[in-house]
Amino acid sequence: MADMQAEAHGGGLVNLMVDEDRAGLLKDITMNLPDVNLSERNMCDLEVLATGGFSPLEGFMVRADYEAVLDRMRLQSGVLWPVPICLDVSAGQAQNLEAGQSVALRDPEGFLLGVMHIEDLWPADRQKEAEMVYGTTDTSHPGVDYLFNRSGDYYIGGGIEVISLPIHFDFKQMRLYPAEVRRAYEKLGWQRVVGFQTRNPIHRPQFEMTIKAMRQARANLLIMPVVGMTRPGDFDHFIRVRCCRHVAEHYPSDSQVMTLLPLAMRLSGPRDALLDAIIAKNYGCTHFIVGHDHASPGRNRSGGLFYPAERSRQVAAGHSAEIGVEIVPFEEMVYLPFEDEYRSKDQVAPGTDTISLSGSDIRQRVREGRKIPEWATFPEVVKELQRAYPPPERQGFTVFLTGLSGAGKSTIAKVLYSKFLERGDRPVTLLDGDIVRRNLSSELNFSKEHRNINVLRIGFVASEITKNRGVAICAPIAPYEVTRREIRGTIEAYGGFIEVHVSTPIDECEKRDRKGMYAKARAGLISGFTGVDDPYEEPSRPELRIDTTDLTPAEAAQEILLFLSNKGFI
Ligand SMILES: Nc1ncnc2c1ncn2[C@@H]1O[C@H](COP(=O)(O)OS(=O)(=O)O)[C@@H](OP(=O)(O)O)[C@H]1O
Ligand SMILES: Nc1ncnc2c1ncn2[C@@H]1O[C@H](COP(=O)(O)OP(=O)(O)O)[C@@H](O)[C@H]1O
Repeated sequence: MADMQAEAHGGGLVNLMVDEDRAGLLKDITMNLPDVNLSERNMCDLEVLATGGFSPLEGFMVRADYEAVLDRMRLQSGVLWPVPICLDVSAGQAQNLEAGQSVALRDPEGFLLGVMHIEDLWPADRQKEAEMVYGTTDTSHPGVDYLFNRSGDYYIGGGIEVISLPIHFDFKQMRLYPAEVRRAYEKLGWQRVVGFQTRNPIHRPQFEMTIKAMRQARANLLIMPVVGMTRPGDFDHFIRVRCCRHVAEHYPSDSQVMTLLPLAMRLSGPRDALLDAIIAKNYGCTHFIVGHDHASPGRNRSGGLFYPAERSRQVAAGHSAEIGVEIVPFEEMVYLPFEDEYRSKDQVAPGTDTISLSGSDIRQRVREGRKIPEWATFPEVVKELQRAYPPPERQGFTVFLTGLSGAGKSTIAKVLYSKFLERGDRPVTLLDGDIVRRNLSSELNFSKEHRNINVLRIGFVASEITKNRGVAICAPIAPYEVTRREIRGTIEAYGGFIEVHVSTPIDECEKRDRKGMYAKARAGLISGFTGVDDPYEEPSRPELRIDTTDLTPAEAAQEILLFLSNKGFI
């Protein structure tokens, strides 16, 4: 059973870790239990559940709690709870499970984490969940996208007993759980603690905001960098934690404690703000900072905000008495260049000059190798970010040539390959369609499914090369837009992605017919040939479009080299 300590949300602090004897017993019975392999998000949830960050939850939600949370933002017991914490499984897996049964919870490699006693199994109501939790069904919202495109069709709910927490090898000393953090406060003699949760490196405005909050609340500070899942495109947590560690040095001594929070953010704005305040309560905070656009999912399809920037603050403040955590709200922090100080936007007299750079602005500047002004962040942070994201001339990149067979992809790729070797400043790898099909993908055919697997493999190899600052030149047909978009996402997290649509029209490709494939396709000797009886979806926004009909290979390659030079890569 859950072991309770004092003062957490909805009761005592939950601890779902079992002792050694119970662990031994559970390990024995799991031999005969079906396995459920947890996703990255489930693993994050399990860790927070097990250590009491989600108190009073004692397992993944059952259906009645799920529905109550969607409808009323409460558990069926009446306790305030903003977002579903559910364990999702595929429809196939759900068929082999039933209520009343126990299952072994394992990490993706099969390592045993715990046991769940299933009380409920039900189909996810994606439409309703999206509308109630996120206020939208627009899949450009990362939380909604996860719900519709990555999460399983069914949920299983019930109590869990945890044998082992997910293993982390990084920043071990900085991973404190609620009970440990509370012990640290005791040791330091802290009565009042203001929590600050962040998915960004801490820059000057956030630092100033925490200092103001500490003064205002007469409290010490708990910094919780989120190291579970944050917004796609964020700096990875290694970089963020290194930055936060530097900034921690700037606080008065013994005035802050830092712990890494293994939370999978939902990015639901106001509902996330409530969840975060509840987590802070469970980590023993008396106060919690909710700043401008808290837990923001980014912009929607038309470039607007999903939630008004002040909504999170209002919702959190509206429930602060019930949670038992005082909300310290902040408007956007802006810099006053003449005064050389930071102020919350609502504290600035009309007509005063202000400037600001958001975390996203800074990220963009770093990636483009532009300067970051001194007032915006700390020199150690800039150094850390630039080390992780050197200017384009020291980043890796991928040139991804896509187009019909015979369009000229391989030929251009070969010219580029020689040119890069001639320069000799980065390792270069040529991933031509033919070479890949012979080596990496020899078992694949030309069905839609296999083409996608083939192209994703190329993308994976190219992303590893790009991550390690090399140049990857890829030249597959890659006929499907979604697949190309997926690859772009992976590679852009590490360096440059230059999509080149080699748009030579089919008549010209067919005229060239170097391998005699078009003739065979037209004669019906081969079927499913791209451009003849198989689709090619043209890239909608490639970096370059090159029709080789009236160009030499060297001229075509030159266009790409000029583009790369213009963007600072060479
Ligand atoms: N059905 C069918 N459709 C298209 N292409 C075919 C097919 N069968 C064989 N080939 C030859 O395979 C080369 C394309 O392979 P890719 O790996 O680039 O294709 S894909 O990206 O996986 O769609 C391509 O080579 P390139 O001409 O160099 O592009 C073709 O010659
Ligand atoms: N400007 C050009 N760039 C690339 N290839 C060209 C160009 N002009 C003519 N070609 C010819 O087009 C043919 C098909 O090129 P290839 O690189 O094999 O295409 P793909 O790899 O797209 O199937 C080759 O014979 C190549 O010499």
